[in-house]
Amino acid sequence: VIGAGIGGTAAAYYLREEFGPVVKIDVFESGTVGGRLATVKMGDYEYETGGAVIHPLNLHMKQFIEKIVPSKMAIFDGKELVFEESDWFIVNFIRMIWRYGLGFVRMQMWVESILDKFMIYQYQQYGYSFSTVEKLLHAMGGDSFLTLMNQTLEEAMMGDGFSQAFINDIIAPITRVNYGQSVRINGFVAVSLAGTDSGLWAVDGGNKKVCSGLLYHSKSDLIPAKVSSISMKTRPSKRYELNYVGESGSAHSLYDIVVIATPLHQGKSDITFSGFSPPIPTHYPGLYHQTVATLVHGTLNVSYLGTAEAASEFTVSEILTTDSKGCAINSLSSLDPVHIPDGYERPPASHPKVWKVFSSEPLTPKQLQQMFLSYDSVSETPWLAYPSYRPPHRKTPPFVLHNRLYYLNAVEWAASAMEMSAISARNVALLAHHRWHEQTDKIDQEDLHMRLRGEL
Ligand SMILES: Cc1cc2nc3c(=O)[nH]c(=O)nc-3n(C[C@H](O)[C@H](O)[C@H](O)COP(=O)(O)OP(=O)(O)OC[C@H]3O[C@@H](n4cnc5c(N)ncnc54)[C@H](O)[C@@H]3O)c2cc1C
Ligand SMILES: CC(C)=CCC/C(C)=C/CC/C(C)=C/CSC[C@H](N)C(=O)O
Repeated sequence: VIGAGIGGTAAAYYLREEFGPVVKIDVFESGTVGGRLATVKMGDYEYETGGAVIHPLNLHMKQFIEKIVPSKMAIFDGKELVFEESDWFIVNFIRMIWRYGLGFVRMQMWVESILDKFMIYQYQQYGYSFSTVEKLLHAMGGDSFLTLMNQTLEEAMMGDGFSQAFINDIIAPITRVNYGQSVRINGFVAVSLAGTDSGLWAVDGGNKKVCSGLLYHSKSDLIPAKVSSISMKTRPSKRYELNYVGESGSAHSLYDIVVIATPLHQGKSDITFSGFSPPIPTHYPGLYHQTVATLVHGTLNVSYLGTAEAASEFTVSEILTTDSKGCAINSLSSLDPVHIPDGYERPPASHPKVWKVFSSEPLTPKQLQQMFLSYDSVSETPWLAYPSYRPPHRKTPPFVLHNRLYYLNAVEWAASAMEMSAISARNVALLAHHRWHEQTDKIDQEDLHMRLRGEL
């Protein structure tokens, strides 16, 4: 397995489940275990800088974890707060109905209707697997999921009767915080709207702990090295040779099955392939979008948000932004440490605390000075975070690159989230197992919904 993020470590875990205790599994990692799940230390505590929230219906992730984070949200248009959530559910409800009719309730039902189609868990439980992202999506949601891949989220929602005002005011701020992009991302990314539900989860101690836990339970060997190339060897038997560079220099090893669990895109990894026909490219078309996560320990300048509220009364923890020209940031959120000490209460904005800013470009000192009255530490992580979604969707790279060479991150072109990598990891492990044992009846089956109705 190449890559020890959530995808690679979950793949190692599911491969062990499928192939049993005898096979040897190596996991190569050129950076740190966790990949895009990472924390930084500020003062005495650690905070998430990458993948942060998990939805309770993310059944694979939930199987690996424990705990919950409540928050209160506002929307900023670059000049002022155009919406602020109240502590009172009924107040929020009336404000939403006043402005958008039943738009908000319908949005939740719309997202739920997509999540309801996530039959993939049952299919995987019964051992079914898919060789392409399109086949996996089709098995889950039929033609409607494939249609979502070919239209923008804006088109999909307008088609389903949502108003332009609702899309601009509510949906755009969500796509900006989640993917740093506008509502012109692909429609399937609608699953990420669930990332604003209440009752989200995160892992005590940091989400990256899931990765080290999975590695441990997979009983695989972690090799801290960067894989530079993969070539096909035919003698003495058909195997893949991995060339890699670690602390003690270059080396190579032979494997029967290889799972690539890192994006094969410009700037993400530079693995070259030789001896394959048709050839496998080092980089697939499409770019990864930059999101800079800046964590600041300081006192927020609430007047930057155009609010007259006293900082001591300002308890909003999640500020989203509209897609307006004047807005240099995608979001601003008050962070809790990854381990919440007993008796912890989130401080109001008048106290120095840790804030996370998502932006496409690094923040300038001037911008920081405008946003904060004072600050004493800043940590900046520039992520090549997720695909730059530009529908209509080009063909997604396949899960099967060659006979026994698999590519897990193809799934990110449908939507990038921890759960999507975990779903893909299980799919690839099942696929690898069935193809090894030539059990074609568990691959790319159509109409599973109907066929399994009796069994489920
Ligand atoms: C700022 C940010 C916020 C996010 N928020 C959320 C969220 O709240 N909820 C959510 O569900 N998702 C979120 N995501 C998305 C989520 O983090 C990713 O979809 C997920 O972590 C991807 O995991 P992965 O294992 O597939 O890839 P990665 O985590 O990228 O893992 C790939 C690993 O491969 C290693 N690697 C690369 N090349 C090589 C090589 N040649 N040899 C060896 N190793 C190599 C890398 O070092 C890396 O560790 C967020 C992402 C970002 C960046
Ligand atoms: C895959 C399914 C069914 C659901 C995923 C829902 C989910 C948790 C989406 C989040 C996606 C994402 C990339 C969020 C980034 S921002 C998250 C958070 N608000 C933050 O500020 O870090």
